[in-house]
Amino acid sequence: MSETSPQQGAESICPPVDLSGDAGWVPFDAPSLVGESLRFVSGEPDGNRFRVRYYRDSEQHLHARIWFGPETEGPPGHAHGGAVSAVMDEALGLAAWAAGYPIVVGNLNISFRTMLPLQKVVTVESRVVSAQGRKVMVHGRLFCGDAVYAEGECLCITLPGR
Ligand SMILES: CCCCCCCCCCCCCC(=O)SCCNC(=O)CCNC(=O)[C@H](O)C(C)(C)COP(=O)(O)OP(=O)(O)OC[C@H]1O[C@@H](n2cnc3c(N)ncnc32)[C@H](O)[C@@H]1OP(=O)(O)O
Repeated sequence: MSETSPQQGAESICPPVDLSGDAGWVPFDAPSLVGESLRFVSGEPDGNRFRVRYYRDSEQHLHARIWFGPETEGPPGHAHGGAVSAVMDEALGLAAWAAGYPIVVGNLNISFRTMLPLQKVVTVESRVVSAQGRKVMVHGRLFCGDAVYAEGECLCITLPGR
């Protein structure tokens, strides 16, 4: 008969990471705007999946500082494309909300430019580039220094009555 140690299978939690913003960025409280529903990406701020903090700059553009933990793995040692897409979906959709548009994402086009190593802190920057009728277009990129890991174009559709 095999014995199971209480430690077996237990995940060790990765050490804290620095998600502080750039000079002039102000922390952005997403739940106070959209509620507590964004748990898929933002729900475990000390866990081993994503760790995220949102900021706005002096021009009110939304930025996310994000750590991709070991549980986002796709290709060995690198982030899963779905993990990158989930982050872009949340960050670019939230950028539209932060700009005053109550939306859901209708279409999201991601280009994966370079494989993203795990346990790296990266930034998503975003811009609302147009708003016509119910269509709000947001562009963004996920990068660290000169390395661009992904670029996204996000068509958001405003929700009637909100
Ligand atoms: C309810 C939740 C609230 C709280 C949210 C919390 C925070 C969220 C924070 C964000 C982070 C999380 C983000 C997430 O994860 S959001 C979650 C993922 N997204 C969804 O689940 C959205 C599912 N889709 C829908 O609900 C509907 O299809 C929507 C609402 C998008 C449109 O259906 P609706 O019946 O209302 O509108 P319409 O069909 O008359 O279209 C209107 C116009 O839009 C154009 N169009 C539409 N779709 C597309 C498309 N794919 N490509 C190109 N164009 C498109 C269409 O041609 C038309 O244009 P025009 O003919 O007028 O020129």
